[in-house]
Amino acid sequence: MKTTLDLLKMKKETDRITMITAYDYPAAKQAEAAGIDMILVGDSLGNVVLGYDSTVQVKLEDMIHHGKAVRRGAPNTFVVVDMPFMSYHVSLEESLKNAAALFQETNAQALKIEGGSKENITLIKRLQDAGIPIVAHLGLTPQTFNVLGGYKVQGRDKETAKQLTEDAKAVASAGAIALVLECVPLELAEVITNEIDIPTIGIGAGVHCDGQVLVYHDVMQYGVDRLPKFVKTYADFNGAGVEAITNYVNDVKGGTFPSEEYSFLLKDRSILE
Ligand SMILES: Nc1nc(=O)c2c([nH]1)NC[C@@H]1CN(c3ccc(C(=O)N[C@@H](CCC(=O)O)C(=O)O)cc3)CN21
Ligand SMILES: CC(C)C(=O)C(=O)O
Ligand SMILES: [Mg+2]
Repeated sequence: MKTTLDLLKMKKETDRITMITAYDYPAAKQAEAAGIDMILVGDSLGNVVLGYDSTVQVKLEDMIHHGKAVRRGAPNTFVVVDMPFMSYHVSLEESLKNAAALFQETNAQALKIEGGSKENITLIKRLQDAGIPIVAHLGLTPQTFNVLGGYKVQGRDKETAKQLTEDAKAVASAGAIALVLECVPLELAEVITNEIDIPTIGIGAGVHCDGQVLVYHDVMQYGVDRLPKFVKTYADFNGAGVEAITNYVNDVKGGTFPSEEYSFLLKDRSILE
């Protein structure tokens, strides 16, 4: 399993960090078998697994439930779990309590929080002190899409680019172990990557980040129908799944499944007489 120190070393040596989301046991097993560096139990769980239209509906108990399944599937991979919407905004006490529950129950290596507010900086320090490593997440922060006005690229003008760079420095100084940069122009992501000592992990943030993360269901084309521009797909689970189920349905309707091969036969038929 990678450690926080390994991740820092990878940044220094430009050995790119690989991360994919997973929300359940089988996907976690696949990611570990593929030798991925890090798994993110993202709150995108809400969109891609639970069918919500945003991450805002995801609860702490959902993250715990799915985080535990991922841990069981990938016992030897660095696992990061998202703190869900409003689980770290009510008060410092409440945030610490929720972080402790999520970290202990899932046995993760780190938790992730969105945004670079003063409160988040304090929280990162407190959790780091307590022994909970934090991955920060800046740029497009989906939990605040209602405030941002949608899923838009962030840091396109001088002021927002400067703010983003300052926030990145602030979370790094506070002790964040890595920084996810989402939907940021690649030139800005490059500047930020060069200006901080912790690894940047990009999603829609270009090739100059120290690592990349994508959503499992986007990579696999699994259940999702509209993909953001930054997604490259590597499989077609939608097509494969529909084809497989169609063939199964046809076999059942046609009486060709289950054939004897898939059935249990009595050794002695006469017992039925
Ligand atoms: N399936 C999935 N993949 C994700 O990457 C993802 C989720 N769900 N849910 C939570 C957030 C939301 N994300 C999103 C969703 C949409 C865009 C999007 O449509 N972006 C536009 C860019 C618009 C602009 O130019 O400002 C695009 O065309 O890609 C981006 C990130 C990323 N996260
Ligand atoms: C898109 C990634 C970075 C994320 O936070 C998630 O999947 O929830
Ligand atoms: Mg997330």
